[in-house]
Amino acid sequence: MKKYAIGVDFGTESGRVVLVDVATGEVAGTHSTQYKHGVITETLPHKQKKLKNSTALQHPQDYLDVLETSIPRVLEDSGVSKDDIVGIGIDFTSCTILPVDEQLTPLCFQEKWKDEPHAWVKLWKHHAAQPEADTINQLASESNEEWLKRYGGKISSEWMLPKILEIIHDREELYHEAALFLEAADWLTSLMVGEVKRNSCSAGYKGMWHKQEGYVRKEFLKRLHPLMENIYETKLSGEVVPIGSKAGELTEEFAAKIGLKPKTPVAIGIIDAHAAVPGAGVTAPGSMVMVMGTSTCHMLLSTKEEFVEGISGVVEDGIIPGYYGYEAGQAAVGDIFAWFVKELVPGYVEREAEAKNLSIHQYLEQKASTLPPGSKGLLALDWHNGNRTPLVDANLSGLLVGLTLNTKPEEIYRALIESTAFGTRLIIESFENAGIEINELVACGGLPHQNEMLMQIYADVTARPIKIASNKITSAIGAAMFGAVAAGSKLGGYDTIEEAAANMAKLKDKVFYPKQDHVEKYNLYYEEYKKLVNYFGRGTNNVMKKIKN
Ligand SMILES: Nc1ncnc2c1ncn2[C@@H]1O[C@H](COP(=O)(O)OP(=O)(O)O)[C@@H](O)[C@H]1O
Ligand SMILES: O=C(CO)[C@H](O)[C@H](O)COP(=O)(O)O
Repeated sequence: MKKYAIGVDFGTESGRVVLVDVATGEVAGTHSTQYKHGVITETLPHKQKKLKNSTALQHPQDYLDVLETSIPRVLEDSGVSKDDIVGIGIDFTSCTILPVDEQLTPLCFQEKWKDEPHAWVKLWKHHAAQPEADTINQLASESNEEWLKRYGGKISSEWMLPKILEIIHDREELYHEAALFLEAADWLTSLMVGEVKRNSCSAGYKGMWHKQEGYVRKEFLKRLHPLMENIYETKLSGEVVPIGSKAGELTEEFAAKIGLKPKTPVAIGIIDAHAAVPGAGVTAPGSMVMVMGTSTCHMLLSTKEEFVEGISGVVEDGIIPGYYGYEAGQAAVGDIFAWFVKELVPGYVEREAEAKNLSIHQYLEQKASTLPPGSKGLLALDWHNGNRTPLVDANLSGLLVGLTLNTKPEEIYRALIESTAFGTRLIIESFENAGIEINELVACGGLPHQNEMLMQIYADVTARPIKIASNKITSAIGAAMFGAVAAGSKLGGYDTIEEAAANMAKLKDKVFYPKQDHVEKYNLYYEEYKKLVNYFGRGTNNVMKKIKN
């Protein structure tokens, strides 16, 4: 009898449920539920009061709706019985947090708090806590906090401590009222199993937890705000459970709501990009996973904890148990190509693409593939949304050099793609400079399925082969693998994530191998790219920001 695991991927606009055959990794069904309230940026659902700038909230009911709608639908559509589901795992965008009461009910569900924005879920892209992040970074660098190095020298306004400090500053009463602040992944897992469990991935990358050293020291927290001193024993209390563990079993009540059997094993949650690593079949050092879409996350495993310039973080047990998991990133990739296509492509190109029944991307790819490496002397800096790794500077802007009166749109399109590949090579070099080896690349996300030229350019620029995940739902598949591991082999799952990935991950047959003559040409261009990086992005030269401001 076939056995299945369920993976649930909670994104920014919707949640997707995937049903995966445990033995083969075949996808037996998927179903997505759009969040009814989407991303709340202007006003709360019940109140017409303008929210403050850079606010991005969500409605927790939308997450429950995903589980209650899409799980029964996937079972019904596939004809798979709930008796054959061995386990369930969830992944979530992060850092996405909410305040709850003792019963784990979100404060925004209470009449008293429903009109208070801070009672709602703060989505990862809520950036209103930037002043708090600036304060934390300044104090941490002044007092030489060791932990800051694990986060590339700066923490983000998207993370747990800035978001909570913002609540203390804006609405202290709500801070006192909250029994706990939970990552949304942990809130759902805790509801499913009936007790509070925090996952080591979110705790480590976004909550400043370290397996050996614990959390940030109290003297530092007290300097941020006296109310923060004991925050980890109070509002952030709860066992931190390593990735790859079972969080517990579905309670009778929750199982009834989502149409599964009570006592179905539930995996501890994980962040979306991190779930994509085993989802793409990577469970050991040496292979870097690139989750490529609007932006790119670079994920890597190692046996060593090293301080790497500008990374988002390094966390022991953060991705695969037993390894240090590294996350780095480029703040814009697909978004740069989208900007070019939307804002700068002339009408004649649109008409030619339409006549050939191609999207503008496809048409430009077709034309640009015939160009030589280097796009006839064009060179770009991929900083249209700042630089995440290695410079950690959101204020930087993009650049294009080498234009002539003969420059064509497809040449610029190719140069922009090449610049993002150079950006990835710079990240690879940052890891190598810290003594961490990268032999091959595995790409997942939407982009690798949309543009073959882009993948070949990445192989040529990085001089490494690139494998591609077989579908775009790699994170959800990874979450399902963790569900299978929560079940264990006795219940028809697997005992380790390594075994689960070996059987359930699927890669495309086609591998992009570097072409030697292109590698050599790109080596020359890359040296010039680095000169631009050093000139405009490092040291005392501030010209890019001065012009921008
Ligand atoms: N053929 C293409 N070539 C290059 N980029 C593309 C192409 N088609 C879409 N894109 C870009 O891919 C991005 C979407 O990637 P996807 O992984 O689907 O989304 P997300 O990051 O939101 O999950 C957009 O920024 C879009 O500009
Ligand atoms: O911070 C992150 C990973 O650490 C992700 O960027 C965040 O979770 C949002 O991801 P997505 O745009 O794929 O939903």
